[in-house]
Amino acid sequence: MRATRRMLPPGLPFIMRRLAVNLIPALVVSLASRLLRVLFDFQLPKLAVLLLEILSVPVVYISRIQLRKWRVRRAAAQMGAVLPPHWDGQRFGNVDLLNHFLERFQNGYLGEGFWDRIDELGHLHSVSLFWETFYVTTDANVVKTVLATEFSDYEKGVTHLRATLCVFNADGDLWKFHRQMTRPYFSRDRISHFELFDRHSELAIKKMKERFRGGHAVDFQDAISRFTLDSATEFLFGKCVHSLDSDLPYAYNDAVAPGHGARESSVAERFATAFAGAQHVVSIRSRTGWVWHLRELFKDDSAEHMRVVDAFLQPILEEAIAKNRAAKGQGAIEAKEGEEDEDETLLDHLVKITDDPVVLHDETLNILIAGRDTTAATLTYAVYLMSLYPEVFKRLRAEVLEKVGPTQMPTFEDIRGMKYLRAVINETLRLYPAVPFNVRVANRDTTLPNPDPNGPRVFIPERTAISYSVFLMHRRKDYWGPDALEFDPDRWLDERLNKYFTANPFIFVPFNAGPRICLGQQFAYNEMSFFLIRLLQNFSHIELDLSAQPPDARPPSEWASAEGQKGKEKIIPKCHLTLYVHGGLWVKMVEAEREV
Ligand code: HEM
Repeated sequence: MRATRRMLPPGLPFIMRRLAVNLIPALVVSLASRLLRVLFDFQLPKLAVLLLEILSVPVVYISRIQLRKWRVRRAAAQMGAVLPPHWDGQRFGNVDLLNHFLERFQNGYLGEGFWDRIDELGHLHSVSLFWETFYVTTDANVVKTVLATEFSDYEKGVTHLRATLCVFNADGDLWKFHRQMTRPYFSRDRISHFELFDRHSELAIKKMKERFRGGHAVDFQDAISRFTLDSATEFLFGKCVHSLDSDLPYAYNDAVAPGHGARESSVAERFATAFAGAQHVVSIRSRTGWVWHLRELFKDDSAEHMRVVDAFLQPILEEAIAKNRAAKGQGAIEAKEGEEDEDETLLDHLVKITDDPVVLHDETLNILIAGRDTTAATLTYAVYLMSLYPEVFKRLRAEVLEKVGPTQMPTFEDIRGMKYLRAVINETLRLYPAVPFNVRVANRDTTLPNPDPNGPRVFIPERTAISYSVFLMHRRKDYWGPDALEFDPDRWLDERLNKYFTANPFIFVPFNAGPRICLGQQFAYNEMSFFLIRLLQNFSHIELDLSAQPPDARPPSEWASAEGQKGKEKIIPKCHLTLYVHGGLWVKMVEAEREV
């Protein structure tokens, strides 16, 4: 069984298609000159034909662009709408903007690049790269329209992303099929998840303690990513990759580090690296418009990463299918279908519905991508923020000890009653949403609300991508008040909650909204709450070890003068599809004294 898709590098067919289309004018010129000769015995000089052939390509190309512009202006006028303000560059094809976006993506603060001219051009404007226009927004009303109220007019639609990573980008019937297949599994809380979280969090905390006892710093991001990988693989497949069994890495400056660095990486580590690599490739693609095809003309940058990911997935899927077939053969499956099986994994649930290897591959990978790095990122940033704000750590720890106690295993009811814990998680998701940037594509000519409530609606042509930034929306002062850039969990508990969030819920969409809202939201809150409770039961103090931070992973000094969280950064926030800390989050923690 193989869930293999394309063999050709993704850039090649795309460029060949474009070439074929763009060479049509030259072919027409050549044909016309022949016809003139055959029908009218009129012979154009060869040099003139050649010149016409060459010139016809850019002339037709430019004419098509102008024609599209004219068509867009006319369609907008017919709908009584306007076009948004436009950001134009200085160079051919706006190559200067492309370079600026890529440079900011590599070296800038999150959100810099694409979003640099929001103050000037407004919260909905357009940019063109090589004559392809896309819209950029940080307006909650626009986001609400795209994700919820006019959901059917937009798709994820980014076929070049789909080329890599299964159906996370599926649309239409394929998306509906996958969602319907998976949703029942998330419909209720399963007790077994808590047992699973408990086993893996215990091991993660034990590993960290061993390191702290030796006086070493721990990369919390790495440790928590192992926790979420082990939890997710067990939850999905019933088979844990045991990434927590391998040694945690040492800091670059740790005396133990050199020998340690020489060890061979485990299957789980290779899987995790490949998984991150594939997502990085996709994020570069999404930032370079159609131009990424040129970069991948002869090589699919994601292929090697996906080979490693697939090598991990295939045997698990094969085994599950075989097990299901054997059970069916024995007539056991019918008896099980209607029953609520508390221990059933997601894969057990899926193989009852289909044994198509491609569908199973896509669905499980989809959920692994959706669920693993998002929760790891949120927990990493929660710990980062608690290190920066010890008073928050102290208050949360007091709630943990009061509501759960120093050693007891947390329950649903405990978590439900912990208001400050929920406030800390929400405030983390506000300032550092795990999916900070996202995109949709209009599937027909339509209009968007104007960010100016008195302005006319804004036209968006069919096939135009609209990038929206949850990250920047979550930091808007006009949405969250003058202290929007500050970390303050109390905003979820005091009068600010009704004033800002309850009055306009679309200003906070870390899990998206509308029909495609995150399926794992409740699972994620449970998992993150559970881990944080266990962490705070075990440690009474957390601090960053900035000396362990790799030198190239320290924030540039000019950030220090910035307002709010940017000015306080001790790490560099980065994102591919999901957020992470560049170079890891190196921390030290003090063990809590246990009352026996
Ligand atoms: C803090 C944790 C999480 C955050 C911030 C988060 C955020 C998101 C976001 C923003 C999307 C929408 C993506 C898009 O359509 O463009 C999404 C979709 C999704 N998430 Fe989550 N997620 C989290 C955890 C999880 C977990 C733990 C699971 C599963 C175990 C999960 C399963 C899914 C699935 C299946 C989808 C696709 C839904 C669809 O397309 O219909 N998520 N998530």
